[in-house]
Amino acid sequence: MASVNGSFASPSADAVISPRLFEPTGLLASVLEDFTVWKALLTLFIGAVIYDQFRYLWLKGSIVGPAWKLPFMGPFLQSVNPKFHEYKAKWDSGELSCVSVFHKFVVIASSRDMSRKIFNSPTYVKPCVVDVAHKLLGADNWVFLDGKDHVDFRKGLNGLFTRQALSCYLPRMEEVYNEYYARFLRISKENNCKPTPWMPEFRELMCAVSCRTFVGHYITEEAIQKIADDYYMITAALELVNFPFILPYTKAWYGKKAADMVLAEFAKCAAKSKANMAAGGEVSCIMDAWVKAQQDSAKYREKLAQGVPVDTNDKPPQLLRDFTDYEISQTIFTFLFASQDATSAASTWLFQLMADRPDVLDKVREENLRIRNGNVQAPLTMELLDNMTYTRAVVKETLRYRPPVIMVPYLVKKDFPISEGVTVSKGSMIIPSVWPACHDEDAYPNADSFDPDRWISGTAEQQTKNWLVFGTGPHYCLGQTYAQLNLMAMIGKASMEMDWEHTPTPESEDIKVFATIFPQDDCLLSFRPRP
Ligand code: HEM
Repeated sequence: MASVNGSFASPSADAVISPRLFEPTGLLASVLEDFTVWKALLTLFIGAVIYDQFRYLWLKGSIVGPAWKLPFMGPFLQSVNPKFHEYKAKWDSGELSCVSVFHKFVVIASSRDMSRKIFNSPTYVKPCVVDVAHKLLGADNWVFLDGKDHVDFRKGLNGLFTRQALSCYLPRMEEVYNEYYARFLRISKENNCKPTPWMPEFRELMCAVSCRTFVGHYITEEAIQKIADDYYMITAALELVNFPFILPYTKAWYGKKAADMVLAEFAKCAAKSKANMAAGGEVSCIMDAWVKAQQDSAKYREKLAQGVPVDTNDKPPQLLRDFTDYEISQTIFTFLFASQDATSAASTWLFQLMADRPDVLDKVREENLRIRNGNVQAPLTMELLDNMTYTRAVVKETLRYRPPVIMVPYLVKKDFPISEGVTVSKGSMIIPSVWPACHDEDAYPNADSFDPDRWISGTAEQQTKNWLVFGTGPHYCLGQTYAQLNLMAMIGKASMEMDWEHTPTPESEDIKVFATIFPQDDCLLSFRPRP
């Protein structure tokens, strides 16, 4: 009896005996026997690591890059705090090199020709800025348009940067220089001319110049100050890789708050500009010029609709639709966004270089006094700027020697056969570089020396293929003429009104990457009025 079930219970009700529908045997049986949740997770993890490595190697193909990637994150920590020498090492490693950060496969082009090819291949690539930019600028912002939509929108903005338009903005720019140079002198005097880091001051100055040029006097001094103070948070939010959503109290969160504040301020300006232009006011800033172009287009369309005969000369060069205050604000914000870091970098290097090269500063000063017939107070005009041959060479050489934007991220939207044997896969990030083209010994002999004369008596002006400071192709910088005129006006005026001294440190020539590039020590300066 002992061998039979003596409990009168059904065998399947006995907890010890369970029915086995599938009974594995052999190796599978031994694997499954001690399979636990932890083991399952570990297996999944190892599978994911292997997939991540293989995916990286497959995307990498023959492109120069590390033989393997740190699982998942890759060199994420390096991308949070990028170092210039690390970029340089990448450029030196090959004309195409790669890294993979989390899910993003990134290809960096170093040579001039590869970089140009990317800039000029809109069928395969589009600018991708950084992920968080969509959240800061609004996903429907014009800068994210592609192809024909982008070209059409941009055509409507070209008129804001013509010579004639730019001359209307000069008085606003000059006002800001007057105000800030007085402030520079005051700060230095209060400090007993002790050298202090001036990079933050240049950032504020550029922010104020931009705000006054873009939205004139529709914005208050206090609002400009707040934008200048908070803009740091927008730049700090522009990391290469962010979380897919904005977590409270992170850099992206602070950046978004600052961006919303700027958008709200500019929207208020748009409403005021519309009222002023409708009442026949003078164009005095970029926003006015755009609002007026919209209102002129509306009038023209109205006449056509009413059957009123119109002269072909009355047709606006570009027929625009009406934009809402918010849309206008969004567009003007893209100008601030595009200009702030680049012009801050350029102005910091320009002041540092001028102080380090008194021979160059003397020539700038001499030219500026001469073209104004010795009148330091002569107002800034287009004619004056046209005559600043040497000052212009100094600005161009500064931009070549220290190009503010060293790389421009693009997104591959369709498998991109970039060279024989290399096709960069759709979804990858591809980055044309500006720095190497600007430091190419063939184009600019002694490329690592600062030599403005190369733009006057040398061949620099003919190296148009290497001049990638403002990009090239359909997305080339919309503000490039304005940016250069602004820098010329800035340094010309400073040279006549102030003396400044740079205190070099071992880090003055080292490059810090903060969206654009700055001297590592933030440029220690002190200012004195000129006798
Ligand atoms: C020294 C100052 C500046 C530098 C070095 C600079 C450089 C650049 C570069 C490299 C690009 C990307 C071009 C490309 O992808 O081909 C760009 C785009 C752009 N820049 Fe600038 N920029 C400067 C100042 C400005 C200013 C002052 C403005 C506005 C007033 C501006 C407005 C823009 C805009 C709107 C774009 C995007 C154009 C598009 O996608 O169609 N930039 N800039």
